[in-house]
Amino acid sequence: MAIPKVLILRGPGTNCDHEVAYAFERAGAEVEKLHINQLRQAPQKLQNYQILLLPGGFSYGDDVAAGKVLAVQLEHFLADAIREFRDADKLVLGICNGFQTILKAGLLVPPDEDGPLATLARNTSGRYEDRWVNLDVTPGKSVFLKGLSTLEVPVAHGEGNFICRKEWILQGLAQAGQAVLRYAGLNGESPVYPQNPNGSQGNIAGISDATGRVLGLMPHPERNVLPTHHPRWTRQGLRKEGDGLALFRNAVEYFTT
Ligand SMILES: NC(=O)CC[C@H](N)C(=O)O
Repeated sequence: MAIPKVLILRGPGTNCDHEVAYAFERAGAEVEKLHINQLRQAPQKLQNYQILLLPGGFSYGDDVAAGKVLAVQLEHFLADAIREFRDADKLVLGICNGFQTILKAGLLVPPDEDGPLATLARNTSGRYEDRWVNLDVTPGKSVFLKGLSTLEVPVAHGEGNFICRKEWILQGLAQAGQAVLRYAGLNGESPVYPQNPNGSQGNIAGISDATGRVLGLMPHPERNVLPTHHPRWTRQGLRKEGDGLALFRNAVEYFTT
């Protein structure tokens, strides 16, 4: 199939759209950006793309809760278009504020009759966490994470604390292969703060939907795509590319190979 087209869906307060566009272009995709209001006016435009990307930032100033206002818009104005998009075997990626948005819109873990099964709350440190983290990857069915076992990428957020309504919900997600990204400690030990920067239950950094075609994660893979993005590249030596690029390339290859 031809080169996939990525739609970067912006809103007021989005601030990582240029970086993700760069990452996806480097991975070989074609990228376009639309503001949420443009898509609300013409929801059928979504079907022109193969990958929907919700980037990081502070959509609607993180009012109410981070990602919540944009999530409500997706649910109320674009639910049919997004359902059609997903049913057409396409991909959805939410990074940081985009993860907060797609989780709260029910695109990763659908709610049950008692409401949402999981959310992203304030970091237990009580502060914004801006640092590099190590991730353990369990790809399961995730298209984006195919072939990956670890990732070193930065986080930058105040509300990344993944919590499930009940303990068994996370066990269920893990059994279903949806607990795909976890913060890692050094040498295989379980992570402590700040290795787990936000207090997430089960050290969860990202989750997949049940199909493997929707991924949400708090860390920013687009901030580690070039060899020089790593803060210690002068000491450790230049690598071929940053760890995060593989995630974008996997998404492109889903349509090209
Ligand atoms: N980098 C981002 O996307 C920020 C995420 C979000 N606004 C938070 O602080 O939790």
